[in-house]
Amino acid sequence: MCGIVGLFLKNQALEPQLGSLVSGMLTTMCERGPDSAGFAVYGTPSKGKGKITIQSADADAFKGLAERIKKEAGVSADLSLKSSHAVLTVPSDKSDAVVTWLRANTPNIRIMGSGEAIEIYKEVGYPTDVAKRFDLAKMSGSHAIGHTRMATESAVTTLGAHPFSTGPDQCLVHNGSLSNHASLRRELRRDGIRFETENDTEVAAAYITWRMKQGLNLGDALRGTLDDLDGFFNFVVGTKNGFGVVRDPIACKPAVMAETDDYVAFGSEYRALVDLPNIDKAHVWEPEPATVYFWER
Ligand SMILES: NC(=O)CC[C@H](N)C(=O)O
Repeated sequence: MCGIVGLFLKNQALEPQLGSLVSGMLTTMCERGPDSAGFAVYGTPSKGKGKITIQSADADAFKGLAERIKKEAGVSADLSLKSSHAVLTVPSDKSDAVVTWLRANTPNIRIMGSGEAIEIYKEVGYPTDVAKRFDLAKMSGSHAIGHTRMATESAVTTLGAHPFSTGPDQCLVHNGSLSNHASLRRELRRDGIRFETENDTEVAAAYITWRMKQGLNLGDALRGTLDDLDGFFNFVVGTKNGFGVVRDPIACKPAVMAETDDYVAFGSEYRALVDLPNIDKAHVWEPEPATVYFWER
């Protein structure tokens, strides 16, 4: 199982409703993935600013953190707290330095993702509770991807929840399981890619990041998964201004898409899409096996 939802808005007027629409979609997919849940929301980037989403199980971990970053890393950071997560806003040219500083100096803090637009929240727990805990319904933005997890390949932990973010403003969610992730992980590690978990999906996310770093666009990177990843997969991927979908050639995991002039939506099942505006007039289809779909703004 596992449930995937995704919504990419073409009409900016719908942006204030993004979180409430995606929260409704995620709720329909609870029983497909009751172990844990997560979502990535792409908001409007602020010029010259980078965002780093961090998480800690220790309620005190974020106390005084912005002051420490200023004092020890020499970077001014704003911290906005949301339950077990926080978003640090820093000058975008200092974002990598702050991530490096966090990794070296704050062992009880995990980095969920970073970029100019992305915020990423994920936790163990029932998906409706996870969505409520992080106020998904109140968030706005241009696109969002959510996931409800029933684990197959690694432990049920915060870091094992989806989405996986392995590069700036990138994220990936997955329904399925990969059979060659261990060998591909070794290959990517040799190329300097770092992994946080033993999860198969993290390897797929890192593969996309690796291909895009080599200069491929999102569509071509997704096409690469069809040659280089073995196993079952529906992947939904977000980038700063893009949204992509690919299914493996056997396509045994369910998927449905809908498109109107206002949005493109993905659901593991049609019921995830039923409350979207004007869904009765949407073009609704099942994505083809071994076919890449992607949209960019
Ligand atoms: N049920 C699934 O689709 C699981 C996805 C992935 N293999 C994981 O364990 O996270």
